[in-house]
Amino acid sequence: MPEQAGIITIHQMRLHRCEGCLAACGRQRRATPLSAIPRTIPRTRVLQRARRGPYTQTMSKENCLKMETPPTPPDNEAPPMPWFGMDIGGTLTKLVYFEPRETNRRELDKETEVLKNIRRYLTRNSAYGKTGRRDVHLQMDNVTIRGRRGTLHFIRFPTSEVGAFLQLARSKGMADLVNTIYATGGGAYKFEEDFIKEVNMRLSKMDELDALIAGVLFVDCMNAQECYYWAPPDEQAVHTHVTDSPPYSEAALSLYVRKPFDFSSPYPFLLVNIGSGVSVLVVNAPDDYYRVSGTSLGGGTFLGLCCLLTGCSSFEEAIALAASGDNTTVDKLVRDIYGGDYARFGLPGDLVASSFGQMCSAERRAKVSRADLARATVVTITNNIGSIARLCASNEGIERVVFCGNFLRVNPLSMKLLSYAMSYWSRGALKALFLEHEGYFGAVGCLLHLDSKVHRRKQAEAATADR
Ligand SMILES: Nc1ncnc2c1ncn2[C@@H]1O[C@H](COP(=O)(O)OP(=O)(O)O)[C@@H](O)[C@H]1O
Ligand SMILES: CC(C)(COP(=O)(O)O)[C@@H](O)C(=O)NCCC(=O)O
Repeated sequence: MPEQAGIITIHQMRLHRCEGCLAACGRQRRATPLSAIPRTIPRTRVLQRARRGPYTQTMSKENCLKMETPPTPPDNEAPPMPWFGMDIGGTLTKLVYFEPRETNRRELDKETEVLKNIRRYLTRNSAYGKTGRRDVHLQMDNVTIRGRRGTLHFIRFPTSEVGAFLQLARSKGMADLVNTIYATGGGAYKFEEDFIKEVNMRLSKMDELDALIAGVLFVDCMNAQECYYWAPPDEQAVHTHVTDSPPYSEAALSLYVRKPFDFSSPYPFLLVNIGSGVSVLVVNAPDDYYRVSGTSLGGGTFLGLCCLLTGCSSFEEAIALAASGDNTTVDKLVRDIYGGDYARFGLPGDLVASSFGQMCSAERRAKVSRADLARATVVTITNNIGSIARLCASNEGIERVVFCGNFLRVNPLSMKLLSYAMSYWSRGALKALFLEHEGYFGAVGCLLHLDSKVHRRKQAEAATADR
């Protein structure tokens, strides 16, 4: 996969002038060498993890010890149900709802028809109106928050529909029960007044990157199968580019298999959140991280360009088109320029030299299919994110690169391309990791706010102020 330094945005980084020139530049010039990561987890450990129920707690893990989620007895000062965490992002709003497993006597006495109706409405449907969806396959049972056991439900709708959500909240009587929602994402600021005006709900705001990290660590700790990677059939062949078919072809990528990854000793890791735009974070500990880079070429760019180029009207349609396309009719490959490999600098002929480079020819434009354009768009955006992530990781001396965000939803093509890119360009030193709950971590992090010291401190402050 080619480096595309021309369109990357790197902050606070020492850039190597000749990134990608693996053969010519020699050791001193290359990105910081990384020690080999332990690529094989002991088999027994993998099996132990796999045998556990999908969402059983693994409280002994390092992450969990550092988080505030011990299985404490139910606490009477907890906020009244229902409990939500909300992430109002640039494209999608994510709502995580905690459904308690048991309702205590105090709550039973107080439980209103409204509360029961809300629970039934949220948990018995998987579609809400035209655009709201519950990701039933992501549901997490047996989760403990603030001493309460229950189920997490994962719901999303387009942020453009926040108005419709507020109307629904009003019609379901939610506004009478909930006066504060824990919210993150840019929309928590942008729509704050609408929440007050429309449904008289206050938004208790949490920073989106704080929430993201808290959510990742919590969900990984609760779900033994959360973290995984895509393994090529022959890892050695990937590092040396000795494959039978071009790395971007469906034939080559279809051989990748999903495998669990033990993320119990995660630090340090690079977290690459691919939402509308992209944020890259270096995470050293649960409360020690910084944003090292970002790019405006993210999931929103992919969808926007795809709609423009192919006339498609949804993310799902764009991804389905891309799955059946061939980017080599759109992109200019190294062999289109060299007639073969550019061996001196280690660039195989079938790597993309110039994304969309063939589209300056009217003749080629006339022949290209919508599917090819969609695939070239995915490959372009993914390669660029892969390049930025790799540069950040090597600059920071980090081996594990965790990708999340809804751009990866139903998008194995990008995950496999990122896996290939990380591995190939680092000669196997970098590992691309993925998380099952892709875009929901910010909302989960917000929900955990209920559980945090910050929340208790805020409550205490509010009580003092009232006196
Ligand atoms: N159903 C969908 N509708 C729109 N975009 C989607 C959908 N599913 C996945 N996506 C992708 O996810 C991106 C948004 O990711 P997300 O992590 O939710 O970010 P944000 O918080 O910025 O909304 C979109 O730009 C698009 O690429
Ligand atoms: C501004 C954002 C943090 C908003 O998050 P998002 O809704 O995209 O998940 C993100 O879009 C971003 O980091 N954009 C890239 C900005 C840049 O570094 O160029």
